Amino acid sequence: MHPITPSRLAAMKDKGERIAALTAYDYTAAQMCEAAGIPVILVGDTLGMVVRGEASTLAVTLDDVIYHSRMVRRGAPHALVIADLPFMTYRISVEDALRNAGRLMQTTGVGGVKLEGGSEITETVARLVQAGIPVCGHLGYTPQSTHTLGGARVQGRNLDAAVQLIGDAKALEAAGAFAVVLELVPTEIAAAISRQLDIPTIGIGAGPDCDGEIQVFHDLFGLFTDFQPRHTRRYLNVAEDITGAARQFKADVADRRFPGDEQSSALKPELSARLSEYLGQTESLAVEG
Ligand SMILES: Nc1nc(=O)c2c([nH]1)NC[C@@H]1CN(c3ccc(C(=O)N[C@@H](CCC(=O)O)C(=O)O)cc3)CN21
Ligand SMILES: CC(C)C(=O)C(=O)O
Repeated sequence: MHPITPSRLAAMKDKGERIAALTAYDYTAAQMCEAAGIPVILVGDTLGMVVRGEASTLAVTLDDVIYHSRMVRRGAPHALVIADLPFMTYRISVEDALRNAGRLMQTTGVGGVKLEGGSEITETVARLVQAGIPVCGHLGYTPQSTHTLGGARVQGRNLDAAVQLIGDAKALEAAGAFAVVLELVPTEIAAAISRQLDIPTIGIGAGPDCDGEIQVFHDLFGLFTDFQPRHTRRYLNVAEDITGAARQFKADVADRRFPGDEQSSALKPELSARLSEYLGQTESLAVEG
């Protein structure tokens, strides 16, 4: 059972099969995604925010993504696992991007990398693809540029910006990208891009007309509760459930309901009696001594 490939995603788009993608940052989360049949898993640099509690994705390093990608690949041997190239690991030079993406592919077993940006990085995208590294693009709100974009806001809200987005998407496709994430993009623009490209678009806050949809695992299942992006939907409230269960555990420990006999191992009655006798002697000696 070989893993899902980028060409498989293209075939899904051709057949009109929508692509559900989730982020995952560790082995058990990856296992759950795989068991659910999620075909695409992203080791996103959002791990800086939802796993570590940082204010942005910028502090995540290549070594961090490698560390998490290995866990995710182990938990999801069949999905197409894509890993984010972190902030500044592909912008200094094409050579630096090749070296970094090459190390990521070589040390983790992921099936591709994701880069944020449009026409300004298409040379890099083309060179990565030529080197055998499948590349997913990422347009619209690109969190690694949060400081220049002025925070998480919808992009492409005037005609120039809309035309630029469509041009960037086409340029990424021409450079050999196998898919493109559209984040915080108005529905009509995402729909036009999805129609005009042969490669699949994966939306997040980009309306219902993309070829697929990606969501952050911790948002979808109510694990991350610092803020709730408008583009997400809570399918579960896991943080609430776990907090309640932890409170119950604390009370059980306090009131001696945990651990019980099932979580413990006792001696055979005969040995137990002999031990009691021995302890009775040594403990009375200790008291007398
Ligand atoms: N947990 C998480 N989910 C994401 O989807 C995500 C991240 N983090 N970090 C990187 C970017 C940032 N993104 C965001 C962040 C916030 C909104 C958003 O809708 N914010 C609300 C305000 C939320 C609040 O402060 O309560 C808004 O209405 O603008 C959207 C996209 C998308 N990405
Ligand atoms: C929000 C998704 C698309 C992402 O880029 C990430 O998780 O880092």
